Amino acid sequence: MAECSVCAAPPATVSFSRHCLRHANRSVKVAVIGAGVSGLVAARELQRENHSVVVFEQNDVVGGNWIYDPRTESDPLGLDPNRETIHSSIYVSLRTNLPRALMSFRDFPFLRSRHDPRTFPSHEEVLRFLNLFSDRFGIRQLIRFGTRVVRVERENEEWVVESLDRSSDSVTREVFEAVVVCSGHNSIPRIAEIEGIERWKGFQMHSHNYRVPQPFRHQVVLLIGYRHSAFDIMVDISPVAKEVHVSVKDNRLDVKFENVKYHDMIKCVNEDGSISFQDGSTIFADTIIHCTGYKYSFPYLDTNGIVEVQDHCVGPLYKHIFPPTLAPWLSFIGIPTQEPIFRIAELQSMYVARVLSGKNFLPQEEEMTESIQYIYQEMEKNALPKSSCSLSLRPLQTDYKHWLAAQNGLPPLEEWWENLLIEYFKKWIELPGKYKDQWDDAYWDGIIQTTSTFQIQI
Ligand SMILES: Cc1cc2nc3c(=O)[nH]c(=O)nc-3n(C[C@H](O)[C@H](O)[C@H](O)COP(=O)(O)OP(=O)(O)OC[C@H]3O[C@@H](n4cnc5c(N)ncnc54)[C@H](O)[C@@H]3O)c2cc1C
Repeated sequence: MAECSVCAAPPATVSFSRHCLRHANRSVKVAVIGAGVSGLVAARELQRENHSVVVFEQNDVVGGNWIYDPRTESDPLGLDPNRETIHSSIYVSLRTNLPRALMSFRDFPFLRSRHDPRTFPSHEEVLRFLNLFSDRFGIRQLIRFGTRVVRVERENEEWVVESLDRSSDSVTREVFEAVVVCSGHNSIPRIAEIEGIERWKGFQMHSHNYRVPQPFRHQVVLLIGYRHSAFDIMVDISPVAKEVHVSVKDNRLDVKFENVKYHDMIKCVNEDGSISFQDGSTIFADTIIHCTGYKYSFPYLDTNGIVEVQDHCVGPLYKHIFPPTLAPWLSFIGIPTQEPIFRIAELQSMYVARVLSGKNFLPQEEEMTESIQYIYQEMEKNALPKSSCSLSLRPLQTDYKHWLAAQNGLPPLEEWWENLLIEYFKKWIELPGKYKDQWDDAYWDGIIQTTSTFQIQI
């Protein structure tokens, strides 16, 4: 690859049009993979910066994880590599776990609608909102629906993207200067390791394949995990199941249901098929549901080993976005799992769009690498393993959001936004399951309306 044709900048910073970012013609040909929250907001920001954008989406509609799919996979645990995968992991009863104001975009609020005005609305309401967003900013016309990306590979300093048109079964090869990965990470089940599980004769599944409670009528069900999905499923099935047992890491729960019992972590499955827990209790169960989260997976992406997935860590990524060696031509949006992703994906997308158009400059590769090392060190100081680097932005979450806002020429995130997030975490810990219906709507709506120009009411 040659130097920049204008200023002789080193090849690593030069696109295939032979311009470095400083002298680029400012419009880059970009492939965005996925039309969920991340892909939609990436497309909007890239378009706003006048890039030439193609969004590849395997589904026929926008919304990603928020498109409810009643089908389940042929392997309910999601381990069979040959199964036909289903992208969405949502169930009929799902309501958002975040207040809707935290699922808004900066200039496109998630307003209470007449369909579902609740602070924690149903999944249908989120999908409706994403459709409104797509229409408002003309994003649909950028999307190739029914088109699955099957390979992304670097060849001669450009990206070759191979995509499968699902209706004609034909594969197309195209070249792009930049690729933005927005394919989500809530689809590939992560399973609990259980000693003696090979003796288990009952039914096992992952929450990815949970849709409705009826199949669990009169059953004894064991749920592993206790984050949002496990809690929701427990509430959903306890009215129909005979008993529900929940195995949790930290048994801090005092939410009482007549037929629900909490246990410590599983010790093993015994010879007689019973299941023992570390607290000494033992049960017989009909079904185990693993509510144990998801794996990062980018099966189509070949970076020659530059980007790797290790447990809960996708890296190395500068600011959770750019792999230093391939920056800015490869980027990832929406990677941190446990963060309010709408606003973060929006700020990340603006940053990527501005870097590609030459408005923002990335530091040198070494400096990006040092910045990544600094995050790992801060995590270690806070007893957070490097292998969880993509789970959350802790301990630098506030700095990160402010830094991103500043890169985009924006003021720091509003005070109400930060306070609402803190309140949500507090309530989720104090009142899991109940917090959605014990939320002080009037108080928080009042704070938002009086301290900002942001709207939440219809
Ligand atoms: C049960 C559950 C509850 C949740 N509740 C909340 C909540 O209350 N609030 C919240 O903010 N977040 C919640 N989340 C997180 C949720 O995933 C995010 O809100 C959001 O959907 C992430 O958007 P995304 O675009 O990154 O990924 P996705 O929504 O997963 O979208 C990825 C898109 O990429 C497409 N795609 C994937 N691979 C390919 C390919 N090879 N070629 C073409 N297209 C491809 C998919 O079809 C999909 O449309 C929840 C997640 C789960 C599982």
